[in-house]
Amino acid sequence: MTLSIAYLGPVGTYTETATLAYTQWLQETQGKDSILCPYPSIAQTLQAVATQEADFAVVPVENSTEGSVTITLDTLWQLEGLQIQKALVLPIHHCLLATVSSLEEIKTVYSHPQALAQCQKTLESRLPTVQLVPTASTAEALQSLKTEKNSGAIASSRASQLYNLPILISYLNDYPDNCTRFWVVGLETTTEGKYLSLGFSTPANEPGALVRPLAVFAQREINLTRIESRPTKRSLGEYLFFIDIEGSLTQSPVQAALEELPKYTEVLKIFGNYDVLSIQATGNNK
Ligand SMILES: O=C(O)C(=O)C[C@]1(C(=O)O)C=C[C@@H](O)C=C1
Repeated sequence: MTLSIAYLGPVGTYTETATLAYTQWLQETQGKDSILCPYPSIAQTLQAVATQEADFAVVPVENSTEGSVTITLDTLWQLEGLQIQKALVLPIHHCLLATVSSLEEIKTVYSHPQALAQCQKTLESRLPTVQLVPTASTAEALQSLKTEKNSGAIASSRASQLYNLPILISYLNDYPDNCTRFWVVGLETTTEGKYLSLGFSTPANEPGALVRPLAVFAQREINLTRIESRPTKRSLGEYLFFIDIEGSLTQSPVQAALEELPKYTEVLKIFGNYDVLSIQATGNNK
């Protein structure tokens, strides 16, 4: 059976690079074939899995420079039954693609808001007067860039090859170790792996409301690797908390912590137990 994998398209996005690495891993370790299915938004890729239109979705979660990809967290919370199967870490190396020959000719730069933010300082110093235009992905504007005068786009060197667009600046990110973590999401419950992700709301906005659920892990020496808050969208000042811990559902301290946690949470969602696959930055992966 060929697996279908939803990702943020069109071809040439960083998510596609991460997805290709995952399909290669699936082929090498499990002998499974897969096809890639591009979607216009992150929310739609996750919905495709929830409605069983696709077997898996690959979605960006967090960038080392810019932090969380909030639409991923919000959609994961809203949809039922989604489970993280694996995390992928991809080095992100942005380039400025343009058909013009000098920086002075560029008036507009297109890219995904995450990419624009990851290059903010460099853009301010090298292209201080350009208009920055957000797009749905780093590859969205590339087809029209060929005919549009005075424009550039921030995308990968792989995208430059795919769309046959010259690279005007080959290194644009503000920080050299810029990388993005992606999650592979499916419907199968995952109970093994080095990391466990979960989300919860608290029953009341009162002293200790967050400390109590966190103490459940601290008391058992379970390490927390990340915490993120998002608005519940019900009222101002009310939050959901997303946490990642180091631990597997097969370990008894983790099982005991998860048994105790509902005492201190309102809604609790376990998003899955998974390992991390680090993707090497090769010429094509950049
Ligand atoms: O637009 C793309 O190329 C994407 O794959 C999305 C995305 C993101 O949302 O974080 C992925 C990796 C980079 O951080 C920049 C953009």
